[in-house]
Amino acid sequence: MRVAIASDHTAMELRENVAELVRAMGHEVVDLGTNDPSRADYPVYGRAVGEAVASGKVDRGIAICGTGIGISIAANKVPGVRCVVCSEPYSAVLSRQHNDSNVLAFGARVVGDEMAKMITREWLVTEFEGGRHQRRVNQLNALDEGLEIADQVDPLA
Ligand SMILES: O=C[C@H](O)[C@H](O)[C@H](O)COP(=O)(O)O
Repeated sequence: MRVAIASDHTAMELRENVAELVRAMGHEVVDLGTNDPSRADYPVYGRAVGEAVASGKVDRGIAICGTGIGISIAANKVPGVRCVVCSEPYSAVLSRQHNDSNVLAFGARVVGDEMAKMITREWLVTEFEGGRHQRRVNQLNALDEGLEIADQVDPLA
């Protein structure tokens, strides 16, 4: 897979360590910065990762800021992006299986190096389960398009 990775100034070292892991897993890494260790605005980098994924230029994205929160909010503003903030691997795995997450975010001030790498590893190897989850992802996509959605669960099924 091609994996875009970006961070603000809080996570430059962690970003490189995570990128190294992603490469070691056999994926191509597209590094979108920042390269400014003083100050960088996370919305710029969240949007960059989101757009790379939504445009199909990369398959997945990884976005890191101090908490993972700001950069994930920015990524999720790009239609088609399902970005999740994870501080442990369980949520990362379930976000793939149930939500088909396409961008992973975490906080450099929240998780350590090893936890970040474990989260990333599990997230990259876990497949989307489809089935009933596909219907819900379709609803998320409809929300991106400003469409109405309703509960489609058949009580007799
Ligand atoms: O959600 C936002 C991120 O955690 C930022 O990394 C954080 O706000 C940056 O803070 P500062 O400019 O104080 O380093």
